[in-house]
Amino acid sequence: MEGTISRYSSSSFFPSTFNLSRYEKTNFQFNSNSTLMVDICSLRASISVSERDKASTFRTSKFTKRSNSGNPRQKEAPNLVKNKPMLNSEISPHRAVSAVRLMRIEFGGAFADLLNEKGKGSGDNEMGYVGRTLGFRTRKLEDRDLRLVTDIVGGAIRWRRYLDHLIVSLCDDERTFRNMEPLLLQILRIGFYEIVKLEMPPYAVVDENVRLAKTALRPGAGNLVNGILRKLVLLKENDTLPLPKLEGDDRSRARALATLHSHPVWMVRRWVKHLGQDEAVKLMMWNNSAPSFSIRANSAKGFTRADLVKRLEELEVPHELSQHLDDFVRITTGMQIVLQAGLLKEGLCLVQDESAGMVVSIMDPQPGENIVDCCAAPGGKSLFMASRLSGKGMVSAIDINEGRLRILKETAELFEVADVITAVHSDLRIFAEKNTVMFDKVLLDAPCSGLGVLSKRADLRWNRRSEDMEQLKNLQDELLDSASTLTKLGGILVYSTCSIDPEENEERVASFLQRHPEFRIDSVDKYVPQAFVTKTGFYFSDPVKHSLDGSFAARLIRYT
Ligand SMILES: C[S@@+](CC[C@H](N)C(=O)[O-])C[C@H]1O[C@@H](n2cnc3c(N)ncnc32)[C@H](O)[C@@H]1O
Repeated sequence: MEGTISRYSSSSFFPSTFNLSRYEKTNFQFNSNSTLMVDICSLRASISVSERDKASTFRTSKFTKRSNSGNPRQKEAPNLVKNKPMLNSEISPHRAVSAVRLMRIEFGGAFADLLNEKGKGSGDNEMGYVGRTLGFRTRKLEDRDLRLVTDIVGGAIRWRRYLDHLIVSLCDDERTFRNMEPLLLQILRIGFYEIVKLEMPPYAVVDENVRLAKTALRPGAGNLVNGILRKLVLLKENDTLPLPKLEGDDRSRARALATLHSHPVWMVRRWVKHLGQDEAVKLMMWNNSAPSFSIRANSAKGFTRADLVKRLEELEVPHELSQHLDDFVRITTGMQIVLQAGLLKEGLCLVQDESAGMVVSIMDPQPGENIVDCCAAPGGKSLFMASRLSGKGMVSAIDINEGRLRILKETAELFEVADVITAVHSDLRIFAEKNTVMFDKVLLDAPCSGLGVLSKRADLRWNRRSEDMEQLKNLQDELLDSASTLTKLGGILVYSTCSIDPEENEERVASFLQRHPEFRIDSVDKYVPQAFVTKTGFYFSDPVKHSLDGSFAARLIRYT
């Protein structure tokens, strides 16, 4: 089955699953305490060329222009040996790499999750970026450096608003901040984060970041970093950091909360309205905390949770059995070890949040059923559903994004469920218009804001705008209408998101039921623990309450 391709400039897509075999193949890695690399695989291709090009031009186009009064090459030339930047053993590698990654994320559009790479040939790739951006290489990253990079990059992104508030407060005037070279700002963010949030020895942090700014930019940049960081150290020691007070009208309070907890003001206002201030603060604290991960044992390959537990014990990775799902295990540290052991590469298990696993429980796939996953890529839920079919039945996995769908197909092979998955490249709306087959069960895991997965997607909060919500709601309505036409009489339609926003969740379902009286709600209480069932019979995982990603699902039955 092949669908028609139609370009739709929609949407984000933040599934709570990803296939690490792909990451390993492409040399992406992540650490136990990293930010989540949800869905990074499919994005690899899209950044690899354009973002690399941009990264390589940072140095010339962005900040060296100022530092070399016209000719950036003049600064690079002395450091180049046969076109290879010279090794600088005095700069700490984790700071140099963190600064470059932060530049790539902010200007290259690369995701923080994607950037936790060691690169081909033990770090050459990463050093390529460093060399092109800073004009020198550092020694190769060791595992400890890599962990620090992950902490610093994730933290500097999460805490950006908070850090920038402090930086601007300590600059002589706002213009200094506004006109700051991008690399200089990243170096300051790193220094501020290390001192304020990681509580590293402050004078070492000052010295190291000053050296980085002097070497990568110019002596004056080093002096500026020195002056500002030293002011910060004093204020921190005296416990007098210039932070905003929670006072004034709603707008001022929202702005203060947004700075103190480092989120966009529009999100704070939205959450204070929906949840109240205390819950909104708890949510932001959750979003700023280090995420934990769940791993699903791939029973389709005969690998059980008991087998997974045995391997984790051998690897000495601390873990807990999921309280909610038979195939799942939770780990807070040690993901790097799991990766290095090759469990994901071999298709024995995959990283999948339990909140996503429970959406599959609500689908309740049974052998012999004809199921369609309307927005399927990169395939976490399709793969899990397929593994429940015992080789009988079919999951038709539709997605508009060809690259993501390719990953789904490859993973289905690796996970030995390809015989019960058919990948369909299509816009769901076009597929539904042409389709003549009715399905027993239909899953619409809709493109959404991803507001439930901000703890794992460090950069997402800064990339979302309040205007996106309107567009997403319209798309969700259209996709729901299309999905409904695929559902046979007596069949099941499950609508799910990884959002915690009622406008993308309950309100979309209410609006759908008004347009489609042929459907009614079928409570999820038979499929998931009571703690996740809302008064209306929907599924909701609350990040703060359940310590999982936020997600929502409604199970609807077609009865006429
Ligand atoms: C939340 S993600 C799906 C995650 C997936 N269910 C999983 O568990 O891995 C949403 C997906 O919707 C796809 N999508 C967006 N608009 C679409 C459309 N009009 N038709 C089909 N797929 C679409 C995106 O490409 C993205 O892969």
